[in-house]
Amino acid sequence: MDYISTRGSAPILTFKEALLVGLAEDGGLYVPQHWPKFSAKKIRSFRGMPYTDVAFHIISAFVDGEIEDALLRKMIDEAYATFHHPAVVPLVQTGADSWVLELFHGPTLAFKDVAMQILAKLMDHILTEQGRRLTIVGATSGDTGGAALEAFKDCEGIDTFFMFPSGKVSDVQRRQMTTIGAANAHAIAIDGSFDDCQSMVKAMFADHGFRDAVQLSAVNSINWGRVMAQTVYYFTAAAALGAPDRDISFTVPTGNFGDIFAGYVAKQMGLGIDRLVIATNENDILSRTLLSGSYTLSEVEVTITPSMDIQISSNFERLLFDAVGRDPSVVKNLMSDLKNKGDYALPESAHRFVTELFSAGSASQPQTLEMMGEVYNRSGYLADPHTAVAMRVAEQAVDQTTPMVTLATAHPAKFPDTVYKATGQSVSVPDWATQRAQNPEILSLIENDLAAVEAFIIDKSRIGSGRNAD
Ligand SMILES: Cc1ncc(COP(=O)(O)O)c(C=O)c1O
Ligand SMILES: N[C@@H](CCOP(=O)(O)O)C(=O)O
Repeated sequence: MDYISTRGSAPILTFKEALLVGLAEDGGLYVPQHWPKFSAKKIRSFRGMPYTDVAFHIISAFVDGEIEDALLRKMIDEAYATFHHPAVVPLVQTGADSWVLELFHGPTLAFKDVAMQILAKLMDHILTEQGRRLTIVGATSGDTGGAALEAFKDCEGIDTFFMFPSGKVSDVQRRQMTTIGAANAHAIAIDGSFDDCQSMVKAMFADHGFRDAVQLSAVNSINWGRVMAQTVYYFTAAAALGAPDRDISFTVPTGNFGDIFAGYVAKQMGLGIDRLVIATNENDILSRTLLSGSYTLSEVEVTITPSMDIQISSNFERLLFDAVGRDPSVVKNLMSDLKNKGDYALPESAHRFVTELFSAGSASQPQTLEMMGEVYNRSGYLADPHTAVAMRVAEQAVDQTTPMVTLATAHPAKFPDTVYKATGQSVSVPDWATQRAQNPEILSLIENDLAAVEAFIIDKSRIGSGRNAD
């Protein structure tokens, strides 16, 4: 299968190439040239099937023969053996028509592990096969960084750098990035917001000298491999609840739009999804966009759900591409409006396209705390604040006819202070999760300046500095 850029002027790539580049050289995001389609019979066969088998069916539809089946199966089995639940992503019933899909049983206790564990194996394999090395640079508002530094820590040919907004992630999140103790893992605290970090990653791709000097790659959800792997759990959850014989709705706590976009992909592949509900905190740019048809940036507000404190939702560009009939010139113009004016207006037909499937709602911080308390008092369930944002929005979106699945994206132990405030309950990191209490924290504090961060990466990366590189 070929992969094309949403902005139309980057080379068309194979699966392996798209995975290694991360971001297209025209600034766009790679998507498959067409969506693979699954029959109702195939989706029905997923009922009761182990997670890894479903993952194989879905991932191999995108790999399209570029990796031998037996090897791909082995990588998938190994990736999900790191999860601490036999179902990998268990579904928990929380009401008559409501379920929570727990995506946080991986090594760093967030849904990012689901994609990052397999992505690291795929990238490591492709690089070894090609005798190449590369440097991953990423931006994190808290969870992606820990999951990536953990997943790639044993990859001989990869150095990984993650920037996070200094002082704006939880202690557990920060420690997951700073105590890895691997020579190839680098945590960088930036005096700025997540959006500043993400913009620097994109600017590094546009700086061709730097990109080539370090062999730059990305594993944020701008990398197609992330979205692909996140598509799997929409299928497993829906099949467990009766798909394809009834439709299911999902509510997703949303920031960079990667997780919910994976639901859109599942729908394009044939899964019966009724609504995809975007849940946001005070940084409600996506809710406003759905309502008004205009994507308008505002200041980022720091909240108790730091992983969603985002204004520039990268993957919305992938949806936009489909919404404008896959015309890359329209996407290019809208993205340049966003960069130059801080907003863009969705064409009317694109707005209609988006609202036909997606709804949106937001929960304020007091509402989120209230929801956490209510859920705990009702059922003894401890939800992390991001999950609680979505549970609150889901409550308003659920109807009597369609089961509603809320994605639980982080373990409550990642946000113990907020959990305590909302429920009076102490929650600690489970023994099996990545904990390195004995390791000292290693991080570099760098100013919010592209040249300064690039200089740091050149110096520390094996390729950029010329140390141990081929
Ligand atoms: C716990 C948690 N929930 C939700 C989100 C938002 O997911 P996405 O960025 O894919 O929209 C994130 C960050 O990505 C997160 O870490
Ligand atoms: N909330 C994320 C932000 C980055 O999202 P990604 O899915 O694009 O990597 C985080 O926790 O870092």
